[in-house]
Amino acid sequence: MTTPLLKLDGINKSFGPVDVLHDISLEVHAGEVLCLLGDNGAGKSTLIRILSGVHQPTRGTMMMNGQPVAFTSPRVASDHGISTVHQFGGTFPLMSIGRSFFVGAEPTKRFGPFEVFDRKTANEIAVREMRELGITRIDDGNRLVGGLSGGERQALAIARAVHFGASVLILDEPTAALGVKEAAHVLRIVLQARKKGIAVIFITHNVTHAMTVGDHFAVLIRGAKAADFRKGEKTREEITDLMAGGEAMAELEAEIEGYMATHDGHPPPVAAA
Ligand SMILES: Nc1ncnc2c1ncn2[C@@H]1O[C@H](COP(=O)(O)OP(=O)(O)OP(=O)(O)O)[C@@H](O)[C@H]1O
Repeated sequence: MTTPLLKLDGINKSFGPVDVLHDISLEVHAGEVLCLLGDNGAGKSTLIRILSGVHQPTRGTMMMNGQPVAFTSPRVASDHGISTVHQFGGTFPLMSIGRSFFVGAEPTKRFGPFEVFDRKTANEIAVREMRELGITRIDDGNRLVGGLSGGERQALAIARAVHFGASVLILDEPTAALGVKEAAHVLRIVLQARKKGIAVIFITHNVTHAMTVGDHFAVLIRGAKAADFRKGEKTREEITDLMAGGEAMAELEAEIEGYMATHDGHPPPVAAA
């Protein structure tokens, strides 16, 4: 087996007295999609923040390509090729596609004695990189980001990460706010990124979306890793059961059974259930 591109070993995170993550060990290889599944409050955002250098773990180690790393700031994580794309793409609605693609790293050209933003080059590169990921409807980098669909915004943010050399792409609920077609588009882009050899960490609640693109899955429940398995090792029902929905239903069933056992087999009145 090759060395994982990114490996977490026994990561714990506490905020004061509150323990949020417990002994999380995970690994992701280049050209692989790791799906991180978990219900609200499972600890996904906290883990993303640790991976992207916003928070430091309380305990545990991280390695990249077999070497220990400490992401002491978002800048350090980014210098290691970690790139995080948030649900709405994190782009700026009033900026053009080209400008938003290069924000903070604008290409320039000389205009007399001045260095000015090279809009034409920025637009060309942005449109080309989106096309590379299969977004062919956009041919004008002057268009405002605010006019793009949710899926196109995700595509723009992913294309940007790929262009600037991401080796680990963290996608935080990229399909959560999208319709079926748009989500399918984004899932296709995830597979394109994987094909380019990027290690993708795909965070989602959606088991169907995870199963469409995932090679490897981890389920977080209340800050702990409840399961870790590879594609084909579990059915959709088993995964759904593992997630909080299944857990909540099991708790409810146990409660109802407990009530019936002590009430002559009668189910609880609605308010007690
Ligand atoms: N700074 C903090 N201080 C104390 N508790 C925190 C802090 N940040 C997160 N938590 C707690 O840690 C738990 C996990 O939160 P987190 O936001 O990581 O979950 P999540 O899986 O991303 O949920 P969601 O899908 O709702 O965003 C929650 O119970 C939350 O209240």
